Amino acid sequence: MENNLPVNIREYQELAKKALPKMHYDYINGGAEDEHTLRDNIAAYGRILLRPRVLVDVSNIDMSINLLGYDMPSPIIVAPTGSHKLANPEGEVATARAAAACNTLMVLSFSASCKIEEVASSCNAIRFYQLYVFKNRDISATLVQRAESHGFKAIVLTVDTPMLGRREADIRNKMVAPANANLEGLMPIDDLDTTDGSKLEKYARDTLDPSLSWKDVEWLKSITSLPILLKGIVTAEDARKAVEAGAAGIIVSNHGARQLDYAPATISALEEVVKAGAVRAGGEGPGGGEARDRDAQQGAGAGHGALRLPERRRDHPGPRADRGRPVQVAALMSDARGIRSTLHTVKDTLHVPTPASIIRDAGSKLAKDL
Ligand SMILES: Cc1cc2nc3c(=O)[nH]c(=O)nc-3n(C[C@H](O)[C@H](O)[C@H](O)COP(=O)(O)O)c2cc1C
Repeated sequence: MENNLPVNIREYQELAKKALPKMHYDYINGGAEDEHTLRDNIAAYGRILLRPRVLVDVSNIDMSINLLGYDMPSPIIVAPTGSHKLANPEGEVATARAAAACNTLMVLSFSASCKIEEVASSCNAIRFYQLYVFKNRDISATLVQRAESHGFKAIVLTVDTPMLGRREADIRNKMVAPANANLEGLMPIDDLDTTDGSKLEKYARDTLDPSLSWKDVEWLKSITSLPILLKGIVTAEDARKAVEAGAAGIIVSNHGARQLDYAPATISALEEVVKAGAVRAGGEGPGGGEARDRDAQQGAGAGHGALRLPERRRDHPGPRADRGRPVQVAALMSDARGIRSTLHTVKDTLHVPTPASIIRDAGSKLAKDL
C-alpha cells in the first residue's frame, strides 16, 4: 500500500486539486493580492544553486538538530496552518500523529479545527502552540494557558497578521471561516455572517487586535512561562528587536505570501536576519513556498536551524510554479499516511547527497559556500 503513495509533493498537490472543493483548495494555495511574493517564494529558491563537493564520506549522514532543547532527527518541522479538517476529517490529530511517527515537532495553529486537548492526548509529538492575539485578550490568554497546561512546549506568536492579508481568491469565493474548535465556549464560533466577500477576512477584522506591538511581547511573557518564538520576521531590524524583547527564537516567514504582497521571498530574507546575529540555536528557518522537496536542502544551506515543511505550487505562471501546502494536501489521505510520507519525502530529499558535516554546520559553513 505504501508503494502506491505519491512519490513527491507535487503529486499530492495534483490529487488535492482534484479532491478538494475549489474554495478550500484556493484557501490553502492562495496568496495575497497579485501573488507576486507567492511566486517569488518559489523563484527565489531557483536562484540558489548547490555546489556539490565530491569524494566526501557520506556513509553516516546525521541531520539531527536540537531545537529549544528538543532533539529531532532532521531539521524539518510542521508549520502552523489552520483548519486541517478541510483536508482530513481527523484534522490536526492526524497531523500530530504523523509528526510523532516522524519524531518531529508540530506547531498547532491558533485556527485549528481540533481542540488543544484532543491534539495533546492523541500522541506524544513535541508540540508548540501558535497564537494570534485577539482584541479580547482574555481569549488569547485562556488559550495560552490551555496549551501550557496540556504540555505544549513553546508559544509561537505570529507577528505578521495584525489583520488578514487581502487574499483575492478567498474574497471571490466568499470563503467561509471554518469553525475554530478552540474558541468553543469562549465566543460564538458559527455566527460569522457577512453579506459579501471573504467571511474569513470579516472574521479576522472583527477579532484580531491590530494594535499589537512590541510591548505586547512583555504581556505575553507575563502570562506564560513557556519560551516565546516570534513568527513572521523578515528584516534585520525586527530580528534585533525580537532578541531585545526576549524572544527565544525567530521564525523567518512571510506567512506563505498570504499577508503582505511584494514582501521579500522568505528564503531571500533569511540571510539578512541571520546576519543580524539573531538566528542561533532555537531560531527557525523558512519553509517559504518552496518549489520542490529539495528546497529543504537549499534552505538548510542558507543558514538556518530548522525548516518548516515547504510549500510548493505548480499551476502558477512563472518559473517552476508549483502550488500547494504539503501537509494539508497530504492530509487528504484517509489517515496520517500521507502526511507521514510527505515528511519522509522531504527528509529523504535532504538526505541523499548531503554529507553529515554540511548539514550539521548548515547555519554557518555552507552559508558561506552559497
Ligand atoms: C492554508 C494555510 C494556513 C495557514 N495558517 C496559518 C496560521 O493559522 N497561523 C500561522 O501563523 N501561519 C499560518 N500559515 C503560514 C504557515 O505557517 C507558513 O508560514 C507558510 O505556509 C510557509 O511560508 P513561510 O516560509 O513564509 O513561513 C498558513 C499557511 C497556509 C498555506
